[in-house]
Amino acid sequence: MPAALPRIHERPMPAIRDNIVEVRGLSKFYGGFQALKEIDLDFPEGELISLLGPSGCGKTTLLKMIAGLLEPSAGQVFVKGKAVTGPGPERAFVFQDFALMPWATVLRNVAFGLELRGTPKAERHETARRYIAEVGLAGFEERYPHELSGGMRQRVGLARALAVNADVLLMDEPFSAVDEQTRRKFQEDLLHLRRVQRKTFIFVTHSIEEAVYVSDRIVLLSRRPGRVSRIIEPDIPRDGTPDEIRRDRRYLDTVEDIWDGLKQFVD
Ligand SMILES: Nc1ncnc2c1ncn2[C@@H]1O[C@H](COP(=O)(O)OP(=O)(O)OP(=O)(O)O)[C@@H](O)[C@H]1O
Repeated sequence: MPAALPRIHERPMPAIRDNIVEVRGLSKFYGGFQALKEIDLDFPEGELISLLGPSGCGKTTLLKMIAGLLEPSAGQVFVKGKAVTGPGPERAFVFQDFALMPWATVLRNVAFGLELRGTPKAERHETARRYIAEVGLAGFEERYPHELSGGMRQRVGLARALAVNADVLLMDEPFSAVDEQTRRKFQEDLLHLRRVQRKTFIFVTHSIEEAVYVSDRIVLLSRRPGRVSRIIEPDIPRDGTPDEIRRDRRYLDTVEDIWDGLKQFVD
């Protein structure tokens, strides 16, 4: 009998993905109060990862420590293998209120990160215009923040983060300040950007539905001190229309499953 052929080609090899951010043994105390306890997490490059958990479990604290805006009490964050000691050009933080400069035009706001880096004006404006168009705001370059809707301001904040060409975008509840319609549109934009730009997105949300809809993986944190309770990789279809996806059994089951897990933290 002929020897059996090696079976190594029968299954596709798993993609080898590098972790762009690694969190090791991270704890945070505010005075005597422990907000986070011994967090270990991997964030693979090019994925969209959401941080979900009960109010006050330390989601923003974790995001800020990854951003280098807040110092851990113990443990470390590594970005591309290097220990984080502060903010760096490979990470961009999109604040909840988008932190736009009210006296500056959309163009200047989007180009601001590049201005801080000393990029020449013509070059930074060209880059800013490209990202303004990418987030659907072409034609609004000379407007001021007060002339824009909440959803549009949100896009300016995102364009600014994209313009500095950071590999990792850290977003603190990017969808919280807008109506449901704008929120859904923005979720589509985010999925599009992830496909086109291959950035890594780490974002905080309060919405289970939103997390399941946009994420490659969801980190569920437990109540204080926040610890990693579960990591979920939603197995939902990505090729249907948004409505079809939201009606899909796997989507609904994943939402239900996470809600079951979170219920224990609700008083
Ligand atoms: N600067 C600070 N000083 C003292 N305590 C703080 C500080 N920042 C946050 N905390 C506390 O640490 C805990 C975690 O806060 P954090 O904002 O990270 O939680 P969160 O999960 O993002 O909350 P939420 O979902 O309500 O936005 C909370 O109990 C909060 O009150």
